[in-house]
Amino acid sequence: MSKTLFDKVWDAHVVHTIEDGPQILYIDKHLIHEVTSPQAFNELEKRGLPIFRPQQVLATADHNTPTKDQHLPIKDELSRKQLSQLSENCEKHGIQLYELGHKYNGIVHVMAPELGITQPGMSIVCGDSHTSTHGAFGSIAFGIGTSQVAQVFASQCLLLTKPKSMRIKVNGKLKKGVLPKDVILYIISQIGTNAGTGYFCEYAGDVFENMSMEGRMTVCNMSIEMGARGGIIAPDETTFDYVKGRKFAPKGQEWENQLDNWKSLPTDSDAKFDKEYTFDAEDIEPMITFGTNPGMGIKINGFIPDQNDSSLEKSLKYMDFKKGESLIHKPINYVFIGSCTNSRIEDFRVAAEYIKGKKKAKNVTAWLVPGSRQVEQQIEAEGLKTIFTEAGFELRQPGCSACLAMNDDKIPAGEYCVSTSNRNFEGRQGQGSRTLLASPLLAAATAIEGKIIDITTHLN
Ligand SMILES: CC(C)[C@H](C(=O)O)[C@@H](O)C(=O)O
Ligand code: SF4
Repeated sequence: MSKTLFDKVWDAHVVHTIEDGPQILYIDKHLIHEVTSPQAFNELEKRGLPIFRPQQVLATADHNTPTKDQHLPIKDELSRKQLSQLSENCEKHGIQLYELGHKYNGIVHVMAPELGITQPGMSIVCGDSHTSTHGAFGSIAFGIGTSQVAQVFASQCLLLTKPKSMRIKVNGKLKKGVLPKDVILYIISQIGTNAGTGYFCEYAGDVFENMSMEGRMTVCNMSIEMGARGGIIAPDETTFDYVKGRKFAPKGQEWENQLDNWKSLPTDSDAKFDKEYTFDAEDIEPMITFGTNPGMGIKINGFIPDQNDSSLEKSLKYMDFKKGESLIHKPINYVFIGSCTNSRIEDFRVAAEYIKGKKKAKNVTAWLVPGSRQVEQQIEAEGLKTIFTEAGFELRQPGCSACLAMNDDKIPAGEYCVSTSNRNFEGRQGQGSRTLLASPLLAAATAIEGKIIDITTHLN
C-alpha cells in the first residue's frame, strides 16, 4: 500500500496497536527543558519509578535563562530555582544536560538539530509545542503535555491516536526578499489557525525542496500555529549534508545504513492525504502580522482587513490599529531577532547583510538573541558581531529571551515590537506588549528605519 512520509515513520515506531483504539509509539529522543519537566520528575518520584532509558533523554536550559551576564548567578529567584531544579533532576537520573554556560547550551529546538541529535526517520518529543521544528528533518516530532513527559520518562513510549494527514504544496520561485518566515506566515494567513487541528502536515513542492535546513525549521516550527500536531518535510541531500559530521550524527558504516533507510522515507507518488492545499510561490510577499494570533497577517504593502468580525475588532483594539489601514510608516521602538523560529546563523546573516554599513534608528531598542552558544560563536567567527555592534544593535546571549518573556527580556506595555518569533498573543512579550511577527529581514529593516517600511521597494 502507498504510504506518506509520515505513515512510514509512524508505522516504524508502533510497538502495539489496540483494536479500534490508540497505538503505543516508541520514542527515539526525548528532549526536556526547565519549564515542563519538574512535575514529570515529581510524578516519577511519587510512584517510585526510574527513568527507563536516560540515554535517550537530553536536557537544556532555555526559557528562564538570562541573556546577559550568563557567567554570574541568576538574579531572578524563580528562574534560578527552575534551573537548579533541572540540574538536580538530571544529575540524579543520569540525564545529559547542557546547562547555562555549556558550549552546547541553547534553545532546545536550535541546539538539538545543530548537534545532529535530530535525524530523519526518528520520533522526537518534548514538553514544548514548537517541537514541530524537528520535522524539518523528516522526523515525527511533536509537543507533549507534562503527564506525557512522565509517560515517556517511565516507558520511552506514548499512547497515541494517529493524526490525520495533510499536505501543503508550494510550487514556483520565491520573490526577492521573501523568506521562509514569510512563506509560513502567508500559509497561516490563508488557511487560518485551526486548519491543521487533528492533522500532521507535510510541506512539499519546489519551494521547500529549494529551502535550506534553517528555512525548513522555520516553517515546521510554526506548524503548531495553524493547529497541526506537527510538520514534516521529506529528507533529501540538503538534509543529509546538514546532518553529516555533526556531533551525534551516525558515522562510518552506520551512516551508510541510515542513509539507505532515510532515502526510502519520502511519500510514495500515489499516497493519499486526508486534506491538501496548494499555493503559488509568486503570490507570496514579505509578510507582517497586525493582530493577536499568527493567522492575522498581511502582505507588507497590504491593508488590515475591513470586516465585521468581533475577534478582529478585539485584536485591533489591543494593538491600537484600525480596519483598512496600512502598517507602513508605523513607528516601532523595539525589534527582536531571535526565538526558535529565527535565531539560526542564516537568520543573522540575512539581518547582517541588510544592516551592514547602516545605523539603527535612535528610537529603537534592537535585541539580537542567538538560539545557541554555537550560533553565538558563529556570529563572531563570521564577523557579524562587528556589523551589529557598529550599527548599534545589542547582541545578547542565547535563550528564549523576549519570545515569551519568562526571563528579564520584556517589551514594555503599550510598545510595539517587530519580532521574528512565532506568537503574537496578548502580552506574549511582556504584559501589555504588542507583537508584530515578521522575517529577520523585515525586523532588521524596521530597526534601521525606526518604523515599518515596504521592504519590497528597499531591495537592490
Ligand atoms: C513553556 C512552553 C511550555 C511553551 C510551549 O509549549 O510552547 C513555550 O515554549 C512557548 O513557546 O509558548
Ligand atoms: S523560543 Fe519561544 S517559542 Fe521557542 S521554545 Fe522558547 S519560548 Fe517557546
